[in-house]
Amino acid sequence: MTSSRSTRGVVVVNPVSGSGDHVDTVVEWAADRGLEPRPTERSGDARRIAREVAPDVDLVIAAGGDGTVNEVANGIVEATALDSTTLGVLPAGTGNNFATNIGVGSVEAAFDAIDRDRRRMLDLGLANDRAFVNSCVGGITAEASAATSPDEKASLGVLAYVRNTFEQLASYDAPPLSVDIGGGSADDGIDWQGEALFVFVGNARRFSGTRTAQANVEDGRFEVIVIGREPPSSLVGDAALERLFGRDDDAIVRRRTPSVRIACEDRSVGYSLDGEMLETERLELDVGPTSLSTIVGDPYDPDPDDT
Ligand SMILES: Nc1ncnc2c1ncn2[C@@H]1O[C@H](COP(=O)(O)OP(=O)(O)OP(=O)(O)O)[C@@H](O)[C@H]1O
Repeated sequence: MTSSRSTRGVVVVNPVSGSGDHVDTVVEWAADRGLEPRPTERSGDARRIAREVAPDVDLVIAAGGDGTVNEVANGIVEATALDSTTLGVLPAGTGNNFATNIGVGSVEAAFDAIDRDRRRMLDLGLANDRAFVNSCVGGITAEASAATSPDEKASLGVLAYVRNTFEQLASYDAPPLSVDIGGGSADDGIDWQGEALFVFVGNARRFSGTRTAQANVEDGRFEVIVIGREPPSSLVGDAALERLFGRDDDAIVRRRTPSVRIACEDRSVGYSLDGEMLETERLELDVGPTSLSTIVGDPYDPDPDDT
């Protein structure tokens, strides 16, 4: 070892994520490896702890769900430690979307991945002044996510989000959005305007296609899908959805792009960044100039389109 820095790591443990029964296992595992466990006490702690420790450690591990991972990633960004600190993920939340997308589908898989130490430089999403790793979702899905209580999540898991999305569809007041995807005047750019039911911006997460939920998270581009208020009636059934996601339509656009600008002139719109809410009239989304070093699991495929 050349320096003590390369051997030190911190595990930020969210004790209330998921079913909350991971704490003892994670703390014991961390102690066995000389990693320092740091439990959070309230919302925002994971970000603060990561910001404080990132300049001094090689590895910060988020033990929790997508919200905890998002906080730790933001802490590393705020510490300006992207070039020296790696993110690890121990999936101990409800959805664990990001962890699944990087091939660590369980706590045991994460233990194994961290021991193997396979590091990849992953794209980091920036939304105004906040970072996200998995996705930014606007519209009805974001509001359904915000309306999902911890109790519902505990009893229903991800199904709680699905149920709340359907419950809100009829009464949803779709915001009038202007969405500039990839620079409207660029060759493949488009300036979409309309009442939007859903805006999906995937970084590690893919929203279309059934082959894989993992997007290419090393290509410097988001996958963006906007679905307007009045999707055509042909949008019934999975096959029709698949077909439509492959091309543009008045009500659906899909692009891969490093930049998106979303504006709503008359109100704030709620967006879910990795499950954490952001309310804003204007949202600027960019793939960050610096990647996030991340420990990935065995099943992680850098190019899922090439299989
Ligand atoms: N000690 C704490 N007490 C209360 N809330 C906390 C504490 N530590 C973190 N939090 C908050 O807990 C919330 C939920 O955490 P997280 O998103 O990691 O888990 P989850 O919702 O179960 O999983 P997922 O997002 O993967 O579905 C986050 O908003 C986080 O800020």
